[in-house]
Amino acid sequence: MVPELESATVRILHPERVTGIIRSLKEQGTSKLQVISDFDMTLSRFGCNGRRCPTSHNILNDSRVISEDSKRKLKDLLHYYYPIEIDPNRTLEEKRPLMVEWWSRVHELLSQQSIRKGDIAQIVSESGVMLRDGFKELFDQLHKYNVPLFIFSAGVGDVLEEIIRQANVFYSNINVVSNYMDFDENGVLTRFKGPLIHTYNKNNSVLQGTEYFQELSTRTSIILLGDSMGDLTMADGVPSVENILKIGFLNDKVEERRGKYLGAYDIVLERDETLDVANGILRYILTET
Ligand SMILES: Nc1ccn([C@@H]2O[C@H](COP(=O)(O)O)[C@@H](O)[C@H]2O)c(=O)n1
Ligand SMILES: [Mg+2]
Repeated sequence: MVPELESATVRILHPERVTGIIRSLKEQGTSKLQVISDFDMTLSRFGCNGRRCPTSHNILNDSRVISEDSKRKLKDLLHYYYPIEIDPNRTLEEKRPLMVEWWSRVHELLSQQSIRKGDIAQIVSESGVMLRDGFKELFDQLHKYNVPLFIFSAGVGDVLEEIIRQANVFYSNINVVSNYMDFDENGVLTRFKGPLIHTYNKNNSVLQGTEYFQELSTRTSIILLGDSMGDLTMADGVPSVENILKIGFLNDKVEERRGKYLGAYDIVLERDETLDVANGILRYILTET
């Protein structure tokens, strides 16, 4: 049905269940389908030529517009909070206030750096960020068949939009909910707009009042793509979900986190820098047979 599911990077706990969901997604048809995806480390790559690829936050933090002192502070925050974010032995309840603390401190520091709206395109083009292999096919297929792609990210919206724009795939079927910058009348960053989105509140609580709710509520077949346990709730705002296929990228601390990911995601992709599996499933669902 989907040859890409035979790849060595793919792990599935309940193969029959997965086959059943994919069949149902095809039966329900294109008009019922939407893709809900995380951005950083899901649509973007985790590894870039043997190093970590930057997240949308890292792109700003490491850029020439940030002072050396602030760069050091931002790195210290990353080294303190990132291990907490991915720790499989801490509960989400424990992690949430710490994530709010991390995001708030970073946004505060960034807001003191006089970042200009007009600098973002160059900051992105100099960053070395890469979308996953196969991104063009994914974005093109969804656009061609009018399937909405909802990107729900705890990263920086202005930066991730620019990444997609520079990759020439920012099509009209894409909606983004993320942390957006607020610029003053001279185009200088003053603060981040609310509500603050972090890894573990990607759910209804931050979607209330967005156009997304209205627009996509009739799309009851969902393919969800994420790389964090926090991404599993991204579809909670869709009423009466009929079929949902959850695909999780397990990028880091693979052995430690495998058990939790296999229990939560229908398909787990281990150290897989491609969108081949998602593309294979979409090809099967979208093409007439
Ligand atoms: N200061 C920060 C805060 C978070 N991150 C990473 O960003 C990712 C969140 O964005 P999603 O598109 O994945 O929702 C997540 O991987 C955090 O580790 C960061 O790099 N710097
Ligand atoms: Mg992510």
